[in-house]
Amino acid sequence: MFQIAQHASRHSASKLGVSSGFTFGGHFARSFSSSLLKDSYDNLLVSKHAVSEDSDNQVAMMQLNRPKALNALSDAVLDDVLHAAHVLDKDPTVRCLILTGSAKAFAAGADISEMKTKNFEDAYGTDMFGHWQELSRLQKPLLAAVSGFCLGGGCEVAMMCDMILCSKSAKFGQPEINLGIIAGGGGTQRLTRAIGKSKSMYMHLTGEFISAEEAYNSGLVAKVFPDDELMDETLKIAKTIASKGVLSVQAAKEAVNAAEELPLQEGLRLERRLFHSLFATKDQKEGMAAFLEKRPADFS
Ligand SMILES: C/C=C/C(=O)SCCNC(=O)CCNC(=O)[C@H](O)C(C)(C)COP(=O)(O)OP(=O)(O)OC[C@H]1O[C@@H](n2cnc3c(N)ncnc32)[C@H](O)[C@@H]1OP(=O)(O)O
Repeated sequence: MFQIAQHASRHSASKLGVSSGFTFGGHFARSFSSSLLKDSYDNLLVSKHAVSEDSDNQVAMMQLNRPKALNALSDAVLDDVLHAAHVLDKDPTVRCLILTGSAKAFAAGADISEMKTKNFEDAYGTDMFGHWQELSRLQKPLLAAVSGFCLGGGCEVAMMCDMILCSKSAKFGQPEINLGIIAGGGGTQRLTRAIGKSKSMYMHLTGEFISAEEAYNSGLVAKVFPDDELMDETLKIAKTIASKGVLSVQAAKEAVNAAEELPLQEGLRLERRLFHSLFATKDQKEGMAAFLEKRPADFS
């Protein structure tokens, strides 16, 4: 299931260099636009998958690859994820991104060995983990494919994605309370919006995990698949999204994500303005013509 390289298209063979001079140490508003994918990352496997035989459009897959520590999210892991995500988000051939882990763990949280010796000055003074939020600000859709443990910062990173798909073995939790801390990557806010106050409070205060089934019933995940089907099904969903109009996908993502932040009237206004703006696109003409001519749409 997790032999992702097997799915890789002809595109993944192209080796791309990385521009020099970049460091990724934890600050907002860095420019990644001129950067290219690295040939390889220490903690991440990146592959690209053609949407169809006759299309140049691709889905990009990022697989966390720190198996000895159950993909614990060290600074180096996050630097790799954010670097690759920013580059892929700017790549015009990439239409949808997937973030996944291993069969045993999506990610078991922030790296406890790195945090252990930090003091208040280190944490507050550097706005520790503030830069993780960049993952929630990509323009293209980002799907989390979760198997096994999805805990603490792992659960928070999954919730930064636009939707979570998981296998039956997935376990979600915010166990930071067991370490004498609380969630710091968005868990108290995003989990509460996703599953409601009472269940979120239960998870944050007891540190107990919930199963894939509970996560699905609570609205945290969009779909649950048998373990050996998760990656194929996730790719199918990503390819479906990748075959839609790029601007309408971007607008839908922006509008839905705004629902978590805006008061209703402002959200409705934003949705309407985005809806209006799509009437300036070729894809609106093509989509409606294709419907009326009873043929599949060919989005640009
Ligand atoms: C803002 C965000 C804050 C946070 O995220 S705080 C962290 C929240 N997460 C947690 O508290 C979960 C910590 N991990 C665990 O509780 C357990 O692991 C599991 C239940 C996930 C799995 O248990 P088992 O199957 O028995 O595996 P194992 O032997 O505990 O782990 C294998 C190796 O992985 C390392 N590891 C696991 N999670 C982390 C982590 N979060 N940070 C650093 N290392 C981790 C272990 O230490 C060990 O390593 P070795 O083989 O060298 O002993």
